[in-house]
Order: sequence, then C-alpha cells, then structure tokens
Amino acid sequence: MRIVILTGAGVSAESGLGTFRDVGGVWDQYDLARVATPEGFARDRALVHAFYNERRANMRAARPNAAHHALARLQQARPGAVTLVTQNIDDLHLRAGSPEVIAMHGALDQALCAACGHRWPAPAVMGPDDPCPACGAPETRPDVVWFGEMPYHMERVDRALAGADLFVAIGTSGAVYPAAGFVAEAAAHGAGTLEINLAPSDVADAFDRHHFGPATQTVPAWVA
Ligand SMILES: CC(C)NC(=O)[C@H](Cc1c[nH]c2ccccc12)NC(=O)[C@H](CCCC/N=C(/NCCC(=O)O)S[C@H]1O[C@H](COP(=O)(O)OP(=O)(O)OC[C@H]2O[C@@H](n3cnc4c(N)ncnc43)[C@H](O)[C@@H]2O)[C@@H](O)[C@H]1O)NC(=O)OCc1ccccc1
Repeated sequence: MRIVILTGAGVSAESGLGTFRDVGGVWDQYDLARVATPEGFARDRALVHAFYNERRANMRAARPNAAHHALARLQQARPGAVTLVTQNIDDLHLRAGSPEVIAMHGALDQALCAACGHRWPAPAVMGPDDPCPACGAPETRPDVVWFGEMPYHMERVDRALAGADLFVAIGTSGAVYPAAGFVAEAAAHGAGTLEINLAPSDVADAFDRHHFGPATQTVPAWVA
C-alpha cells in the first residue's frame, strides 16, 4: 500500500503554531500580500524579515505533538511506502523523527540568496542587508515559497500522487493551490482518499472518507 500524506498548519496547531485562516490566525494579524509575496518583499524587506523572524522564534520554542510522532512512526514502520508532503515551513515533522519530508513551501530554518541561489542554515534573526555568504550580495530572503511562486519538488509530488493507493490530507483548509488540487489528482489515478481535519475543508467533497477532530487524537488513532 503506497500512501501519500499532505499536511497543513492544522497538524502543528496543537504545538502552539497558529494556523492561517482560523479565527485569530496568521492572516488575521498580517496582510498576506505584504508579507508573503515577492512584491511585498521588494516593497518592505524589513517587515517581511520581522514576520519570519517571529515565526522562526515560535517554531524553535515549539515541540512536535502526537500527530507528528504518529506520522513518523508510520513512515519508520513502512520504509519507502509513505511519502510525507507538507505545506508547513516549520521543522516539527523532522524533529518528530520523520525519515523524509517533502517541504513543498520551503523551510523557515533555511536562508536563500535571491541573487545566486545559494542556500544556508538561517540565523535566528535575518535582516534586509544580510550579505550572502557565497556571493556577498545583500539579497538574503527566507527560503519559503511565496504566493505567485512555484512550489518546490512538484515533479516528485506529481510522481508520488500518480503511484498512490491512498491519499490522506491532514490539517489543511484546501484553500491554496496547487496543494488543494492533490486530492483530485490522486483520485484521478485511482487512489482512495481520506481527509483528517478539525472540520470539513474547502475541498471536503472531493474525499471518499473523513475523520474529524483534533490531529493529536485523530492521527494516532488512524495510524494505530
Ligand atoms: C489564496 C489562494 C486562492 N491562492 C493560491 O492558491 C495561489 C494562486 C493560485 C494558483 N493556482 C490557483 C488556482 C485557483 C486559485 C488560485 C490559484 N497559489 C500560489 O500562488 C502558489 C504558491 C502558494 C504557496 C504560498 N505559500 C504558503 N506558505 C509558505 C509561506 C508561509 O508559510 O508564510 S501557503 C500557506 O497557506 C496554505 C494554507 O494553509 P493551511 O496549511 O491549509 O492552513 P489553514 O489555516 O488555511 O487551515 C488550517 C486547517 O487546519 C484545521 N485545523 C485547525 N486546528 C486543527 C487541529 N488541532 N487538528 C486538525 N486540524 C486542525 C482547520 O480546520 C483548517 O481546515 C498552506 O499552503 C501554507 O503553506 N504558487 C503557484 O500557484 O505557482 C504557480 C504554479 C501553478 C501550477 C503548478 C505549480 C505552480
């Protein structure tokens, strides 16, 4: 049984990392266009760095929860049969022991030079004039995928979806593409589909089965 799992912010909510669209979520506090687009970065780098510096500090203070640990156990129990794709830019899946995580929207703990493409571990606090350690250009940005940018590893994800027997989405609202389209892509290749979420997502109707409830309860119960 080849399983593809897609996770979103809901899997890290009980680790204290806010989701995006829930009441009081990230997009309630920040204007998406100003902090999570290339245009917003070009207009005000200091604002964008401050936004990601705060999220990086929250990530480092957070710990993986029972949902992250259950998914790591599942991957370890079935080597090579479980592909874990996350929209999250936190490192909680890896810290829970997941052997491999496809971070399609990048990683908070990674820095990227917009001039030469060099990547290096992100310092706790990044600033608009930080020079790239490779080319020296002051073009340092967080290594995350902003709206309007191409997500990472899409070929690998498409290959995994084409070969999946089961597609499972956990803790995601289905509001952002191309991730929200994965369920239809997997179903089109004959995979079974399961949504595990606090409440029905925007694409709930596309799934065969649903388990509703907090991820720290529903995910270990599903893995067991
Ligand atoms: C707003 C939306 C309409 N816009 C888009 O989708 C856009 C444009 C677009 C493209 N195609 C389209 C088609 C139609 C319409 C629009 C588009 N997409 C893009 O720009 C993407 C790039 C999008 C990536 C942007 N970067 C993020 N994150 C990184 C940065 C950062 O984090 O700052 S997106 C960000 O929001 C997304 C949604 O968040 P979720 O994780 O789902 O979180 P949310 O808060 O929304 O929901 C939480 C859920 O958890 C549940 N929950 C809460 N607590 C719990 C709990 N305790 N337990 C269980 N569940 C829980 C809740 O009920 C809820 O359902 C995630 O992907 C997340 O990474 N790039 C692109 O398309 O490039 C070209 C292309 C084209 C074709 C093929 C390839 C490329």
